[in-house]
Amino acid sequence: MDKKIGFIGCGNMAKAMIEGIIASELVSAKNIIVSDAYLKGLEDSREKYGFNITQDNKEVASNSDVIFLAVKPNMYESVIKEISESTRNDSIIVSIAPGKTLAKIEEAFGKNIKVLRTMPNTPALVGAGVTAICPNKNITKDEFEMLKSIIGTFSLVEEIEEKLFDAVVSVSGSSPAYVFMFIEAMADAAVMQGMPRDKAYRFAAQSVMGSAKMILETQKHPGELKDMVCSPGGTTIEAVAVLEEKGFRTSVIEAMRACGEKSSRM
Ligand SMILES: NC(=O)C1=CN([C@@H]2O[C@H](COP(=O)(O)OP(=O)(O)OC[C@H]3O[C@@H](n4cnc5c(N)ncnc54)[C@H](O)[C@@H]3O)[C@@H](O)[C@H]2O)C=CC1
Ligand SMILES: O=C(O)[C@@H]1CCC=N1
Repeated sequence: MDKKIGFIGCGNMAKAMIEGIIASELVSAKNIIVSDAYLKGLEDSREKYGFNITQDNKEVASNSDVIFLAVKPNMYESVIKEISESTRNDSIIVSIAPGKTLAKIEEAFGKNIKVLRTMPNTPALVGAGVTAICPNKNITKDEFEMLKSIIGTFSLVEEIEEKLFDAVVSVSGSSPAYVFMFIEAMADAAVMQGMPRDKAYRFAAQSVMGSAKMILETQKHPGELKDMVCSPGGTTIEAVAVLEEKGFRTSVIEAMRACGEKSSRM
């Protein structure tokens, strides 16, 4: 594809997405331009990925067909103000921030603009992310397909209604953090039982990945898959009983409700 892709902000999420885009060869590094306030990090990333860099966000805006806003949510307003005039009417803004609705972004630009609201996650770094997307009314069918192909280089792409975005933040945008905590806790427990740390991470992570794959590939209910592991009078049901007693499910549900509520306030 000969589209020019721009990223404003070159942090964790931008690098995860760029990695997938470049690896897929859908867009070459020479057609990607990235800006960041922190020069050393930007130069290190150019070294690694070979894309163009600038410290001028307006340069990214005026030279890109698709512009990813990859700064923290609290920077959105000031960055949009900064680039609004330099952004062409036919360019597409891709938002990746929680809480920033299509209406808020359109209003911040103060002009008729094409916007795609998305919520990606960091597993994009290994090509295994999932990204929710929702276009505003100015994006054409062809543009929507083009955007899906770009985002598809680093993740599954799921179109959803905008009102579900806070739920998406809690179930996929933020959820890798809780999964990492779960893996870390399982590894700690294995270490406590004598297993070397590196092996413990491998066993825990592979088990989480395999279990996730079983859900996606068998499409069986998670409860049925759990029951397949729990032998009568066996070891697993002992662990399950302790998790229930300690409020494992309630903790997850309450954590995700806090996450979604925070997203709605941002
Ligand atoms: N990290 C994650 O797991 C996910 C993050 N997001 C969203 O992605 C966005 C970026 O998050 P991260 O990559 O995690 O943050 P980050 O802090 O790693 O990256 C932000 C980058 O923006 C740069 N920056 C700050 N002010 C700037 C300015 N005025 N102009 C240009 N660059 C500037 C910073 O130097 C930094 O490199 C946020 O809106 C976040 O909510 C969305 C989904 C997942
Ligand atoms: O913690 C955050 O605000 C961002 C949004 C989703 C994941 N990280």
